[in-house]
Amino acid sequence: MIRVGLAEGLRDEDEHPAHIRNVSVTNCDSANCMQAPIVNELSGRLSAMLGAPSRNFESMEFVRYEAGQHYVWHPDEYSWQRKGWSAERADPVHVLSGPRVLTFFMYLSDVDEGGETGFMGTRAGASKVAPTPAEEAKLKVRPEKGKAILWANMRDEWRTAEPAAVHRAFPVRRGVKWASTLWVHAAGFRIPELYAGLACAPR
Ligand SMILES: O=C(O)CCC(=O)C(=O)O
Ligand SMILES: [Fe+2]
Repeated sequence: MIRVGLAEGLRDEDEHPAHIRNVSVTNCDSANCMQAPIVNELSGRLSAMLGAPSRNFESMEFVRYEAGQHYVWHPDEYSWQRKGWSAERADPVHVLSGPRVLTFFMYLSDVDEGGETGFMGTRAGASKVAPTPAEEAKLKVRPEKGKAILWANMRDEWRTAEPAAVHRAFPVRRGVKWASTLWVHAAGFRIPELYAGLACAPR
């Protein structure tokens, strides 16, 4: 279990409104966490497995869901489609690093009841993400400590979002769900030039 940076970093609120996602969240973006041996080991193994450089990895995010907490249907590709490939409209970080082509999701605890990850599993009705009832998940993954899943958010040419990958976290009914997300981008997410450029950009 990665403890580095978690205790001090865990926030009860995140950037999403509570009806979208109401979990505690923290990011492994402090030097303390990013340089932890277990984090290096994990990103090294994942990099070898995927054949993708670890500079394409976003810093890991840790989430904790308590009973009643959930995350509604959403794509992970990060506004790529909605905002488009345009320097004016897209988040600058994601213009350079490209979309989150893959999601590597690890369950860090067992959950007594609920907390499954549900996938749309079909391309039909992709434009109706919000009204799609939760029950329509074609695939449900039960949380289990040590289990990890990997999915593609984009089609093979990586520019088009894959509607079948739209997913949600069902509410935890009993127990606590700890999990971690590692998003893999199409290009380098952590190039120093990127951050230097942002820091120097006129505001
Ligand atoms: O908690 C889950 O099962 C999924 C979480 C998720 O989709 C996300 O953090 O983007
Ligand atoms: Fe997600």
